[in-house]
Amino acid sequence: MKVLQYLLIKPLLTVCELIPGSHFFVDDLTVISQLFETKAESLEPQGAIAPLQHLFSAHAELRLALVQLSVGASKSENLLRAASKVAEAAKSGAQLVALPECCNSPYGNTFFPEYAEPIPGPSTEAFSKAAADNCVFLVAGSIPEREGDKLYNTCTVFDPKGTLIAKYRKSHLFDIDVPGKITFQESKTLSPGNALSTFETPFGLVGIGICYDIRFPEMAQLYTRRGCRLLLYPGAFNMTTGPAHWELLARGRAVDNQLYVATISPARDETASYIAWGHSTLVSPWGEVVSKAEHAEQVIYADLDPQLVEDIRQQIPVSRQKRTDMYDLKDVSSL
Ligand SMILES: NC(=O)CC(=O)C(=O)O
Repeated sequence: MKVLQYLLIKPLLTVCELIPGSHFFVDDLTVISQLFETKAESLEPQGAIAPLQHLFSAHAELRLALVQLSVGASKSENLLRAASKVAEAAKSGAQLVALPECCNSPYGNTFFPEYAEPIPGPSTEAFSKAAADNCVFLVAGSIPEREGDKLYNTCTVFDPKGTLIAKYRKSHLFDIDVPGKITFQESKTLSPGNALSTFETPFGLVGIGICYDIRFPEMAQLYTRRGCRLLLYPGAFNMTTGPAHWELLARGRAVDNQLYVATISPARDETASYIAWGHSTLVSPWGEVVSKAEHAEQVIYADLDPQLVEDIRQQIPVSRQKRTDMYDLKDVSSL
């Protein structure tokens, strides 16, 4: 596979990059190239056709479900509830289902150490089963992860066979101090991750950030450069930052990068020590809110069209107009 990639795809990429107007072809080839890179090693012989199927349906539409889950004190109940919502979404035709930040645990520094577990562990086993039982891609929000003496806020992604295909650790920790409103310091208990994470779907490449990460446009831009058409941000904004910034940031990232952006919140619990804003949202590459929840538990749906991403990128070709002679962004994140 690697040999095929280098013989066929890399030279094409190089040639196309020199031809004005071939930008979108280059994007497609980049995705195909990444597909070879990421999938080649893990393929069983009988699965060798799988990347080619993705290749032929590289522009397939995708039905996305955002699960604004009620999360309580019982980890096992949270996991059961999440699994039942994944099943509900799959029955409604969803191919990719996304859960919120901290979907197996309440959000807060007192909870992270108590609920943390290794990956793989009981929670990711439950996610894997939910993905396989319902034959969907599952972006399992995030859970507190324990590795050695460190804790992380970690998102795991499973393919429709239940295989773990991506893992992302929140890399910008939520340390803020808004006097009289909210003070929070995730870094009291959590360590940051150091790597971006993407996964391939028939719709195209998807990138993951967690909550506070959405405030960093550079990260979204790097994902765009890697070929993403959708960014998913499981996130628990609160009653101060939520009304002010939640939708604005999602729309900003979508317009900046001309891709779909989804934010997935836990449902609001007025009795919790940290009250989530809710309002899980899907924004189009044009910056329009396509679908939005209120604050209660709810599953919202949207049909994503990869052609819309390509059309908007062609109509307003900002990625080709960047003045990299004036400014540039360097991807130094570890892979
Ligand atoms: N949980 C968070 O990271 C919250 C956040 O990012 C915010 O700005 O609010």
